[in-house]
Amino acid sequence: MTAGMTPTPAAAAAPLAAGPVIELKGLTKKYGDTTAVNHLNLTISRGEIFGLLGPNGAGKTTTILMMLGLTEPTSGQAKICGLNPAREALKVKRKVGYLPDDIGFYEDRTALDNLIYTARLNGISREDAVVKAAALLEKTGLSEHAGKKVGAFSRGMRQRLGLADVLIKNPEVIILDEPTLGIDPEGVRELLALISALSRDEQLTVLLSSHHLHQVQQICDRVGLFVQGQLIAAGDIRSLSEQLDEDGNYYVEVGVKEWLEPLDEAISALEGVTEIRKPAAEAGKRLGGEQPFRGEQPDAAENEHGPIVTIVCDRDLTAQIAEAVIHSGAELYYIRRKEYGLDDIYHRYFERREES
Ligand SMILES: Nc1ncnc2c1ncn2[C@@H]1O[C@H](COP(=O)(O)OP(=O)(O)OP(=O)(O)O)[C@@H](O)[C@H]1O
Repeated sequence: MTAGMTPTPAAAAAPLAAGPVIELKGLTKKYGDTTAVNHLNLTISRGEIFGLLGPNGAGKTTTILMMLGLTEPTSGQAKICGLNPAREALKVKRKVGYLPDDIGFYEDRTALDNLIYTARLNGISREDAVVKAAALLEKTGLSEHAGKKVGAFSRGMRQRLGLADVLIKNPEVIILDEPTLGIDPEGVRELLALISALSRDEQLTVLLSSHHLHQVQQICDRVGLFVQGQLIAAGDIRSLSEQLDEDGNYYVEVGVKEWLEPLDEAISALEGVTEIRKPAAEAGKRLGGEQPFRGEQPDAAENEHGPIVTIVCDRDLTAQIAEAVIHSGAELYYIRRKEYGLDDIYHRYFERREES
C-alpha cells in the first residue's frame, strides 16, 4: 500500500486481471517422519472464495505458512500473485493479508490506534492511515467502538478488527485461518457476510481454512477437503455431491402416505430406475435380482407423514417419478432429488477413505 491512496478501500481497488492467483504444484512439507502436506496441487482464481476444510492436524496451517513464505516447502512450489513465496516472501507479504486464528493486537490501545499502527508499518502516511482506518472500521461495523481498547473486545469484534487489519494494505488475497473460531452464531453470520461482500466488492481472493463445514458452505465458491496432508477432493458443493453419487447414480426421495404394490410396478417400469430402496421396516426390492437391500439404508429417512423411499436411477427422473406416483393414485407428500450438504460430503469422503 502506498501513500496517497483514496479514502475507501472499494474505490482504491483497481481492476485486476482474471486468472489464477494461487497455484500450488506438488507442494510438500515434511517435519522429520511426519508429512504435514503431501504433494498438494491446487489452483485458485481471482475473486474466488475457497474453503480449505479438514480436521485438526490435516496440514491446513502448514499449507498457509508455505504460501506466505513463513516456512519452506520440502518439495514442490507455491505461486501467489505470480510470486514464489520461498524466494519473495516480502513481496508476497505486500499482496497477501493473513489473519491467523489468534491475531495479536495492542490490547491497551484503541481499535483505531491499532489500525493506524498497522497502516504506518505498511508505509502509509499518518494522514492517509487515519482516513483508511476509519473507513475500514466503518466497513467492518466497528465505528462506534473505534475509541475502545481492544482488550475489551469480544472474539467476534476482534475478528472483524482483524479483517480491517489485513485489509489496510489493500491486499489482493486474504488468507483467514479458522476465522469463525469461538464466535457466537450471530457473529459468525455477520463475519461471513462481511467476507463475502469484500470478495465481491473488491475482487478479493479469499482462502479460508476451517473445520466448520456448514458455515463455510454458505460463502465458499469451492472447497477442498484436506486430510492427512492430502487434498482428497475439491470442487463446488454440487460437483462434490455429484461425485458422491455412486457410479453416477441419481437418488430421488419420495414420500407417499401408503406405499402399495402398484407403485412398485409403476416406478420399476420407468426406464432408468435401477433400485427402489425402502426403509428397513419394509421389504426391499432390487430390480432384476433376488437379493434384498444392503442392511444400511443411508438414503431412506423418516418423515412426520411416514417413511421416505429412495429411488435409484441412472438419470434424473424426479419429474417422471412424481407423475407415476400421482398417476397411480397414491398421495404424494414429498419428492426431492437428493443432494448432499457439505457435512454429508465430508463424512462420506472420510468414511470411504477409512474403508479403503
Ligand atoms: N513445526 C512443526 N514441527 C513438527 N511437526 C509439525 C510442525 N507444525 C505442524 N506439524 C505437524 O504437521 C501436521 C499438520 O499440522 P497443521 O498445523 O498444518 O494442521 P492443521 O490442519 O492446521 O491443524 P489445526 O486445525 O489443528 O491447526 C500435524 O501432524 C502437526 O503435528
